[in-house]
Amino acid sequence: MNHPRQRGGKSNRGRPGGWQNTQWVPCNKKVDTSSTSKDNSSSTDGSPLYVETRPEDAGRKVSEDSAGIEQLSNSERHQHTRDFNANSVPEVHHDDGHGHDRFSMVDPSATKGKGSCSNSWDSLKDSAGNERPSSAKRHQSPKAPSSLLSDGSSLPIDVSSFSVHVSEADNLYNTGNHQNGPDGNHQNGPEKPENKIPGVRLDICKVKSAGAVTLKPSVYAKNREIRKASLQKSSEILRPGMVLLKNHINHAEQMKIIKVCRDLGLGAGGFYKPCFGNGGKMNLQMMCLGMDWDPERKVYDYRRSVDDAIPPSVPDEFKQIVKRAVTESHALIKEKHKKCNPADVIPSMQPDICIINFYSKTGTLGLHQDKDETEESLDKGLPVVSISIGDSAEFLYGEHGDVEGANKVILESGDVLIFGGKSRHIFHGVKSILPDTAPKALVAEANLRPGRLNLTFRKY
Ligand SMILES: O=C(O)CCC(=O)C(=O)O
Ligand SMILES: [Fe+2]
Repeated sequence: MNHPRQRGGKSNRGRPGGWQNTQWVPCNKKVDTSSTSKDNSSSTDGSPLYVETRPEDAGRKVSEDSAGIEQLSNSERHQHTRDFNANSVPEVHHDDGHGHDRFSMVDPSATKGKGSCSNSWDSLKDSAGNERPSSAKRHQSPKAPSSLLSDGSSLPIDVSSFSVHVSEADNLYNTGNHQNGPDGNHQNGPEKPENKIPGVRLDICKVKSAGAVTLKPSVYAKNREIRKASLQKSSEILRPGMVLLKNHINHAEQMKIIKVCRDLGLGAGGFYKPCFGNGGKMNLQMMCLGMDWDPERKVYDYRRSVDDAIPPSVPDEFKQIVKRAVTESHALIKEKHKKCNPADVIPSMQPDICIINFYSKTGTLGLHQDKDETEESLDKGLPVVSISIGDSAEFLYGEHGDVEGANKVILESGDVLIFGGKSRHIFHGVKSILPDTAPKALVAEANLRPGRLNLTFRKY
């Protein structure tokens, strides 16, 4: 890979159409923030889903609809396994062994030797029986832009105290000279006008239009809802290395997270609809912090290949929330398994990357594994910490990539799911978004669009 987050670039590339019953949504391989093929120009409530931030086009509405922004037949995330049609037998495709692919099969050896705590659960099984590829095969160092990351640690955009500093220049245009070739590969060459990305980003909050009357919950109802959520705080060990913290993020924190994600999502490196190398679109909008995860190449990089934007850094406040969540998971593990060292079950982790997904009401994400972080991170079982905000999701997880055999849990607004250690390579995905399930107070106060915001923090 040419970058940090290698998602096993070989596993799917060159195999479009290789999966049966797969229909691909054509994708032009450029940042697709608009889904302009649809002629609906607003969401069901009439507000534009995207804001046009390119100065000369200010105010232009960009079309989208509930199916449109998340339209996908079978994304690459789905193609390995995973068809959420319960009547069909899901296909399971093995990685070629070199893959570091979030969507490839369980790599059982990754879970070996983790932790000293024995317990009654089964660890992930060696379903594929493959040897893990050597580090050299799996990783090449990403090239950080030297001007910005001279010491390899500082990140280009400082987001502190939840105030977001998005570059004034807001590089809505592709300023680099990367171009996508017809096969989706990147080619160097002079910038061409058609390579410029549209200055359009998904706004996860609805823009209030003048004169619009919206029904808001009373202060009393709002406070009651917030209080109820705080009283419903609980935690559960779902399997070894996998902990669910219910209602862990309070209303005020969720508001802040929405604000930060909204602001970042509208700026350079903001939300876009990703495509895979084979032309399939993912059924969500995505942006990355710290480093970019490129679904086409299945790798992490310091720049986004679609538009050369530099991902904003992970805000410190987000890191603090992650730290607190891991600490709470340790307390829970200690309480349930007194003889365990909790850090053996879920190692502590300081995140330096984050993938932010926004699912519309029809958004989904096929079963996959997160396997594109460094070998060191994966081998240590450093956890993925996932925060859910907005509408609830039917979240599937299991040892194997089959939907029928997967477990289901509902992730609600404010929940934090942690999977590391023996569960680091768990298959997981979002089966559906449950409409109108977001807390009323949150929707009213943030003007949050219908759908679900998800942040997954990792250590690269
Ligand atoms: O939305 C979620 O809950 C899961 C997201 C995820 O698995 C990913 O981005 O890799
Ligand atoms: Fe994932």
